[in-house]
Amino acid sequence: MTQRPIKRALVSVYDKSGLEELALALRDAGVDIVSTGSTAKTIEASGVPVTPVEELTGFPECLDGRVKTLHPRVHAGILADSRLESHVQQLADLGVEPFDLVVVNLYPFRETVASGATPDECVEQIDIGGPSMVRAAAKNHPTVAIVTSPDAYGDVSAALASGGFTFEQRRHLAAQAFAHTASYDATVASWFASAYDGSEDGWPEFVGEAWDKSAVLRYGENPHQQAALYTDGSGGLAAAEQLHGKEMSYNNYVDTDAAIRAAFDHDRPAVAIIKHANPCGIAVGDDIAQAHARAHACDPVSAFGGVIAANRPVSVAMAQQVAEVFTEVIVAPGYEDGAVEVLQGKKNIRILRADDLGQYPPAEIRQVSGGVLVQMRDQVDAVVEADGAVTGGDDPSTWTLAAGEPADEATLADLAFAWTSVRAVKSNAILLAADGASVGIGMGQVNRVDSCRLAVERAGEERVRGSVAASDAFFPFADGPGILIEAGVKAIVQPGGSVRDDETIEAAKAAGVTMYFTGTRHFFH
Ligand SMILES: NC(=O)c1ncn([C@@H]2O[C@H](COP(=O)(O)O)[C@@H](O)[C@H]2O)c1NC=O
Repeated sequence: MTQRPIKRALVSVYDKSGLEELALALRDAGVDIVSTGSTAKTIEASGVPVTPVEELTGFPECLDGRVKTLHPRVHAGILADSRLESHVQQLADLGVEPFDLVVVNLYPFRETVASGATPDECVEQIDIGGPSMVRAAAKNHPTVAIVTSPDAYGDVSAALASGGFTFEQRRHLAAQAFAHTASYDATVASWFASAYDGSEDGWPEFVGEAWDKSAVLRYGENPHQQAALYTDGSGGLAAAEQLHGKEMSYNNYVDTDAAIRAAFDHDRPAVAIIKHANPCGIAVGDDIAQAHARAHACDPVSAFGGVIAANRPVSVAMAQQVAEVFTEVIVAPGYEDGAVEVLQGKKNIRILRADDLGQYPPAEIRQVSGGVLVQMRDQVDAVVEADGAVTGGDDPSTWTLAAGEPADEATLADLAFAWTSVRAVKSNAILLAADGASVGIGMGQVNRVDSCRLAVERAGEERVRGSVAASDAFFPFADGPGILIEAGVKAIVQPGGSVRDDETIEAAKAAGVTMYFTGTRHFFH
C-alpha cells in the first residue's frame, strides 16, 4: 500500500525527550498538532502552534489527569479506517477530524514500583488513556502511524520529508506498539499478582515477563539453530558493555553467566574460569591477579578457550596472565588503566564490563514442555571475609561436626571456600580445594562416586593430599568419601541427611578425617 501523508498528529507523552525537535519537524511539514496538558505546554513553549485536546473534546482534563483523551472525538479520529467510505462519511457527519499520526509514551509504572513508591502512588502511575490511544492507532495502522518511543522521532522526520510512512512502516510501528502495551500490562499484572492476589500458597496466580530483542546472534547452541538475545531491561550480563572482540555467541552468554554466578559468590577477590557451563577453576586471592593465577592453575588444560569472570576490576597483572591463554570471554565490573589494552593484544577475546554483575532477581524461571518452573533462586550466604571470617546462613559456625577433630582456622576457611564454590558446579558436584583455590573438580556425573573419582584424578596425587572436599549434596554411600579419604583429603563438608550417614561418618572417623554437615544442599542442574 502507498504512503499516507501526515496532516494531523495527536501527541501525548510522559517522556518529553526529543519533543521540541519533533514539534518543530511537524510544524515545518505543516502538520496540525493536538496535544494534552504538559505536552501541549512544552510544544507551545518551543514556539509551535498546538491545539489543546480540551478544545477538541469540549471537556476539561479532570480527576488529576485520569481523564484527558478518553473521548469519542479523540478515539473516532484515531480509529476511522480511511479505506472505508462509510467511516469517512461518519466522521464528516459527526464533525470529527481524523489523525494520521499518534505519538504517545506511557506513565513510568515500572520505574515507580522500583523507586519503592507506595501502592497508591504505583496505581496512580498505571496509564489508562495512553494505552487506549496506542492500541487504537496500532489497530488502525492501515490509516494511522503510531510512535511510542522518542527513539523513533528520527523516523517521523524522515517520513515527513518523504511524503509519509508506508503501509509496511505503519504495520511495523503497530507491532512495536502492541509489544509496548503488552509489556506494560505484563508489568502491571505481575505487580498486582505478586502484591495482591492473596494466594495462600504464596505464589502469584499469574507470572508475566516481557523481553525486548537486543541482538540477533550468529547462531544458537549449534550452527543449525537460530538464536537471539532478549533483555528485560534490568541490566546484568544481557546489557553488559562489550569493549573488544567478536560478537558474543549463544554459548558465550551461557558460559559467561555461569562464570559470573561462580565468581560473585565470593566476597574476597575471586576469579572463575568456565568451560561448557562448568567451572574448571575457581579461586580467591589477596588481589585479582593472584585469584586468577590460582584459578587457572586448577586445570590449565581445560582453561584453554575458557570464559573468565572476575568479581573485581581486572588489573594489568591479571590481564597479562590472561593474555597468555586463549580465552573466549572475560567479564568484570571494570578494568584498571592499561588492562584492556593488554587484553586487546588478543584479537578475538571478548571483553565485557558491567556494574551490576552477580545481581539476579529473587525468582528464576526454567522452561519445560508445556510450561515453566519457577523457583526462588539458590542463594549462598556463606561469605568468606578477607581475614578468613565467615558470616551468613551457610556459615561454618552453624555446621555440625560429624567426624574427626574440629578443623583449624585455615582448614575451616578452605572448607567454607569449597562449600561456597561447589554451588556453581553442576550436580553431582565434588570440589577439592586448598589455600582458597579449587584443585580438582568432579562435575555433572550421574553418580556421586564418579564425581569423586573425577575430582581426585583432576587434582592429581600430589594436590589431593591435604586438600579439603565439598559435596553439593549428601553421600548416599560411603564409597565416594572412601575415594576422597584414600586419596588423602583431610576434611570433607557435605549436607548430611542420607539414611547411610552412619557408614560415611564411620569411614571418616576410621581415617581421622574431619567431616562437617551443613544441613543445606546446593544442587545445580
Ligand atoms: N487518562 C487519559 O485520558 C490520558 N490520556 C493520555 N494520558 C497520558 O498522559 C501522558 C501525557 O500527559 P501530559 O501531556 O499532561 O504530560 C501520556 O503519558 C499519556 O499516555 C492519559 N493519562 C492516563 O491515563
